[in-house]
Amino acid sequence: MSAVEVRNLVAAYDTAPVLHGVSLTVEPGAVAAVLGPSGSGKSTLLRVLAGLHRPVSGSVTIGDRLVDDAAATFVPPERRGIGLVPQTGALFPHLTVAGNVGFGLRDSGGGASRPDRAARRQRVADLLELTGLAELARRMPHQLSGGQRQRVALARALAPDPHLVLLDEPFTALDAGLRVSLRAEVLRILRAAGATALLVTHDQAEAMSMASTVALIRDGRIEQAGTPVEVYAAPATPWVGTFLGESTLVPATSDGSTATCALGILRHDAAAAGPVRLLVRPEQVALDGSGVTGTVVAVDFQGHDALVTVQVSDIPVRARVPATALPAVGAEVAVAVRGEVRAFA
Ligand SMILES: Nc1ncnc2c1ncn2[C@@H]1O[C@H](COP(=O)(O)OP(=O)(O)OP(=O)(O)O)[C@@H](O)[C@H]1O
Repeated sequence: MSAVEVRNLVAAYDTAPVLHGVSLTVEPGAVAAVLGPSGSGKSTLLRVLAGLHRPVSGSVTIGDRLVDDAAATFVPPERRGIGLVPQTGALFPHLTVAGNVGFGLRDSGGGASRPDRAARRQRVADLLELTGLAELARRMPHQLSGGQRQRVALARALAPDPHLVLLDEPFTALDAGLRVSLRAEVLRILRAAGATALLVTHDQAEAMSMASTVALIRDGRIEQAGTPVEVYAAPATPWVGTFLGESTLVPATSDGSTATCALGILRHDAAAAGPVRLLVRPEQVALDGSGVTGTVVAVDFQGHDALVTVQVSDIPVRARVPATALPAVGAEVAVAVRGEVRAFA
């Protein structure tokens, strides 16, 4: 049994369709991510799961319970056993940290039945411990840092032991360094709590580093779902390939297992013959040996390495090179593609 099963979900605002038949499953105890650009329908999907927006058709099952079938069955948000971690925490400003964490235990809120006072206290204490907030239990939300607020929001979401935790761009309001460290911390907490979670984000690093399954959504459709390695290494469509990470799509003519293009004759993974597009990743491009000649047009220094753009014929191809071996803009370099590339017919 999946923890979450979304089937053929169609959702709209007024008459404008936003989700066009989205299907998705999340296994118990897994962290899954829905990753897509702004306006692709992520928040709408989350709102349907949470029971805040009714779909036009399709169904949502959480745990073993059908919670929405777009017809007679509709379980209201507070009875779905869902814990929500919103973008900015949205803590109750008049409650302490402990008060916020215990809030859902006062309602019939989550998956668990209403615990008694002592059990409630113990649950709050356990969660404060788990999230490293025990020392801050009596603080008010305005006395916390952004990262601390998000941890309180997570502890509050986990308190009623929900069937599913929904994380809605939970790190967006934080600075880059904190985002990275909090990602690892949130993952640790979710695992320790044995929670099933769905993360909605436009940040690919966040999705790829936290989730065991990533579903890529574009214009209200899931283009591909798979492990982070699968979707990066074997993108199902050119859009997935170019949306994830850096890449160049190079037009080529295939004879079956190799294809001829401006970068030479490249090995590829499709059986197709005829016109194809090859997805070339910067880490596959070497500038230190033989190959076709190109001109360096840009060097994007990134500290440990750099992304170098080389113009070969009319194709700007990018190479990731160590920061110790940077070519100058305007230099002529030899460009070689190593290994097999992804091909799209
Ligand atoms: N309340 C609303 N009324 C009408 N249209 C809406 C409403 N909310 C969202 N939309 C539209 O639905 C589409 C999907 O929006 P949604 O917020 O689900 O995307 P998103 O992927 O979450 O975007 P973002 O990452 O920017 O939050 C967009 O075209 C948006 O303009």
